[in-house]
Amino acid sequence: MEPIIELNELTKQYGEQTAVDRLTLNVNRGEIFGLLGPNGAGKSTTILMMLGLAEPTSGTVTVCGIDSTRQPILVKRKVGYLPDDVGFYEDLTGTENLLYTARLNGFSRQEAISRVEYLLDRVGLGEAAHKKAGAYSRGMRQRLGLAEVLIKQPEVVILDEPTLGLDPEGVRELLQLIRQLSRDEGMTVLLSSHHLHQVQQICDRVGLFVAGRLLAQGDVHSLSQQLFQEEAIAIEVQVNHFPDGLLDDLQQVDGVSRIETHDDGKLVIHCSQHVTPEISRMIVESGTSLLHLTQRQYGLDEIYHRYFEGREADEKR
Ligand SMILES: Nc1ncnc2c1ncn2[C@@H]1O[C@H](COP(=O)(O)OP(=O)(O)OP(=O)(O)O)[C@@H](O)[C@H]1O
Repeated sequence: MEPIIELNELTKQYGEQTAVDRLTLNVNRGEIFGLLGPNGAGKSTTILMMLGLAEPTSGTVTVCGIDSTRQPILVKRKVGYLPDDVGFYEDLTGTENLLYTARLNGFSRQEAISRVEYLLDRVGLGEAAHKKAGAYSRGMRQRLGLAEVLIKQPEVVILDEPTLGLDPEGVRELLQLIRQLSRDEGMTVLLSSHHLHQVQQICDRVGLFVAGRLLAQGDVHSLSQQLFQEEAIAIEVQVNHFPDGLLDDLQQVDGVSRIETHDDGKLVIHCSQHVTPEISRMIVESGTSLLHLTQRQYGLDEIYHRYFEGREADEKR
């Protein structure tokens, strides 16, 4: 795999405050990477450093092999950036706005016209192309923003909270569009979000970002392993009664880390690996009836809850 964004010990301090703390991260060519974290985690600051718009206090950042800090103009040619609030000329139509950008990017009038028409169609704004941008809904503005970013055929697209303010249907459509565009055009996408469910839908990999630090990165499965380690899996069991010694025996099974017991005969067995067959055999052989058994693996939901919601709740106290 070829890394296209490389961050090495990247740090940004604002006075006493460390907004980004020794961040080391690679994003590979063609992948969709989600930077996930609550407000203030340092996502925007990281993005600004990737674009060469903020200078790191220490560490390095390269995009497409170019040092963003030293050669911000070169980086901007390769990278398309959609900020969380895109500005357009409100009195100009969608087409006119994009034509303007295309001309700025050096396209001839004829090239600009055909590229703009293609892109507006691609993002589903074909019919609204001649409406003024000021009359666009939030979702339409985001689509127009995406089309604008794509004009210069960037190798990397960076989207800061692209779904902010969209309704659920708008979110779903925009995410599908991003995925489709990335797949069709072979684009690398880095998007930031504090909405776990959204990121989960389209990202190949996710980095969990809290208070300027990267807690973990990977696909959902590897994240849950990294963060839960000993307790990646929970087996819920309902038995009719607890025979003597059963709990001790279960506790001895390789991979079981902790068992919760409930008065109604329910057990929650936390384990690091799949031990369901062994657990069920042991219960049956102990002489009690196994009434119910479910196994679940922690997903990003639990990760999110444990690392973000818990933290936000703590901060509110
Ligand atoms: N220009 C600045 N001057 C001083 N502090 C800043 C500046 N920009 C960001 N910060 C601080 O750095 C921290 C990280 O902010 P950042 O905007 O990168 O977080 P974020 O994860 O993008 O959050 P959000 O989702 O709210 O945009 C915050 O505590 C913020 O207050």
